[in-house]
Amino acid sequence: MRFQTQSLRFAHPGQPMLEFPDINLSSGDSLLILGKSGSGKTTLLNLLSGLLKPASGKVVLDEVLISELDGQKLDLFRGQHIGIVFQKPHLIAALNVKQNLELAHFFGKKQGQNLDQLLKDLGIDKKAKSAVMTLSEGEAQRVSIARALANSPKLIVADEPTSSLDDENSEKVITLLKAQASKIGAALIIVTHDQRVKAHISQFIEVKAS
Ligand SMILES: Nc1ncnc2c1ncn2[C@@H]1O[C@H](COP(=O)(O)OP(=O)(O)OP(=O)(O)O)[C@@H](O)[C@H]1O
Repeated sequence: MRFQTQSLRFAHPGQPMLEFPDINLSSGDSLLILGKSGSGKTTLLNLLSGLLKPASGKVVLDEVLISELDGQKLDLFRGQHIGIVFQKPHLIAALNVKQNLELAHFFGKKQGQNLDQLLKDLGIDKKAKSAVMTLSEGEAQRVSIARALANSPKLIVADEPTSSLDDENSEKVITLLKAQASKIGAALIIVTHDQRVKAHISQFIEVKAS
């Protein structure tokens, strides 16, 4: 697996042009994206996962130019190969824990990981049939990680995944993310301000507003 970006630039409407350092990762690599508030870290994650199109530059995952995919092709590619963990879990309240993960399989049109094993690995197997509203914040974040991993993606991107968690849960979440990324041979990219996360991953890039 090879994930690369080249000379990415992007401007939000009416905002100055943001320019991003290049990324070059292989299977099992982990990378932090650091930078001040407003520097463009979330924007970069959105470019990496194809949620935004760059003004110029390229995003390439195993020879597929993500930055040039559109519509259904892009949705399917993302569903199959990119796992996204947001700051807040964004689970579907009408579905239980396991059904939330089954939805990822459905959208990825792919068999993916065994969900019972995945829930076990993340320590939430006892909650498989629970309504998501009854989960603690740490549990909900672990479910959102399980959802991101359900299709064994090649790339996992996480935006401040530990910012609302206490030390114990933060430790759990970062350890699980690293262990799971390594188990499925994915590259892991995390945007964070969190010192507790920085202690686990040494490779980083810094985003700076020009
Ligand atoms: N939809 C938008 N429309 C216009 N400007 C935007 C939009 N989204 C972000 N911006 C601006 O783009 C810049 C980069 O925002 P971004 O959210 O990527 O920064 P960030 O580094 O993730 O910040 P934080 O650490 O505070 O989350 C900021 O100046 C922000 O105000």
